[in-house]
Amino acid sequence: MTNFDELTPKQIVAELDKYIVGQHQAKRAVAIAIRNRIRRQKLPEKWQKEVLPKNILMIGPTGVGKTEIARRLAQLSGSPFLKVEATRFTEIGYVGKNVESMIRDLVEISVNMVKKEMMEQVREKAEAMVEERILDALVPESRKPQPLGLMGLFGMQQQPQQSVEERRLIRQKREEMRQKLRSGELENEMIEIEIEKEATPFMGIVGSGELEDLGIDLSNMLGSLLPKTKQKKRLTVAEARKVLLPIEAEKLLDLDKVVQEALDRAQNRGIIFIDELDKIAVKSSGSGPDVSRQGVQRDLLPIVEGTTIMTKYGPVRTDYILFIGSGAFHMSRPSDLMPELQGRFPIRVELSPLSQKDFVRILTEPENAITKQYQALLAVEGIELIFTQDGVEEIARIAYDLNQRLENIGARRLYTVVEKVLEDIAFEAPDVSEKSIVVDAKYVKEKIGAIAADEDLSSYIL
Ligand SMILES: Nc1ncnc2c1ncn2[C@@H]1O[C@H](COP(=O)(O)OP(=O)(O)OP(=O)(O)O)[C@@H](O)[C@H]1O
Repeated sequence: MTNFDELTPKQIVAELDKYIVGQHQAKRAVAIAIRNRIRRQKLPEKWQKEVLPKNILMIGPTGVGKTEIARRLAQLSGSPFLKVEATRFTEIGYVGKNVESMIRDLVEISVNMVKKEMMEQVREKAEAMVEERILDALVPESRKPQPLGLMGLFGMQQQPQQSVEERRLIRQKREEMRQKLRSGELENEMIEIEIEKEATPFMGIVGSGELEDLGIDLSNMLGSLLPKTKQKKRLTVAEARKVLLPIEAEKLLDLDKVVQEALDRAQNRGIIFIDELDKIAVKSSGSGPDVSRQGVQRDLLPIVEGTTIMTKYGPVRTDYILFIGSGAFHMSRPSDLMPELQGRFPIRVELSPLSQKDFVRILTEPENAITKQYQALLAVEGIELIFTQDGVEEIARIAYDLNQRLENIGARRLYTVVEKVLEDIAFEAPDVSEKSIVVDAKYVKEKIGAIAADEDLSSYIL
């Protein structure tokens, strides 16, 4: 992939077009916002302080691509991404999740992301270490008697004293085993391995969430003090490989470097998607839930303005994190938000409801389109799944119609409809003799026409 920082807004939109149908205005807005963030980071310090971060407010009904645009953008830019619901938070000082926890969650996501990448970089080395550990289990080299392994099978007995000759034999056996291991002959062989487990006995007793909200990480503090326990496990070679790989890879990581990179990435590239912002946008009536929603807005303000939050990995500045607020704003308006908060979400984009034509495109065009997903799944069984144009149109028509009659859940409706249309095929696939199955309008009607027509039934099934 080209370096994301060099992609122009136009190129970013073109990338997003591969996955999301329509919603051009929203794609443009996020592309500009990301580009501006990169521009702002390159400014002299004096200017960096003057240029305010420009967060986005996405306004539109449910299931039309708001989250999907943000998520794809994050993927494209290698950004840690977090989706939260504004309604889940309570004011700081009250029981519940407070707003600052979103920054800690973002950092956690960032740490996992960086860890995964770095583990991938040391994969080859880790695989070699795993091979040694499996060989240790298959052909123990030490004098410690090993009850399991394939020693017995190969007629080898362990003696209290190993002669030079015996050691040579063991080495030879080990190399023979290595070859067999590499050729995949031993994948189902049972072996016993020892796995180190960190002891964290206090978790679950103490409410770790609340402590973490204070930036205190008990499990980390205790984890390093408590002895590591070892657990023996009997597994097949194939299973052992899966279990041991992350353990060995993690041993090769420089954890300080992981944390440094993760903090940097969360601070400079992080994207936080705050859904249901409309639900906390209320002009205060001066009592009850309204006051609490206003409290959440007040807590949110410094975070989107730029502040420092303590996390268990260290302090995190929120200045460059991109916040994308989202909501339908049916019952409230963006102007119902606190004025200061309105000012922090200056880029407003409206996403349009999806038409029946959009549904046809969503079913077929994106790189990960639902029809393509099913085709790939059935190809595994050697079956070619063919959707005719009228088949796709019929699915779109039914989904669109259901949205009008029941509740409008946008493109999400397509998933349930397609799932039901293909249920029988998915079930019978392994047993059918024909190698290609055609899904046309007739087939779609046959499968779900009756359900779709029955209001009561479809509200449960589709
Ligand atoms: N315009 C679109 N193009 C392609 N797929 C779409 C589009 N809109 C929605 N989808 C698909 O529908 C699903 C739901 O969309 P998404 O999560 O973006 O909803 P949303 O607009 O964020 O709604 P909510 O506010 O309820 O979360 C996703 O799986 C997404 O892939």
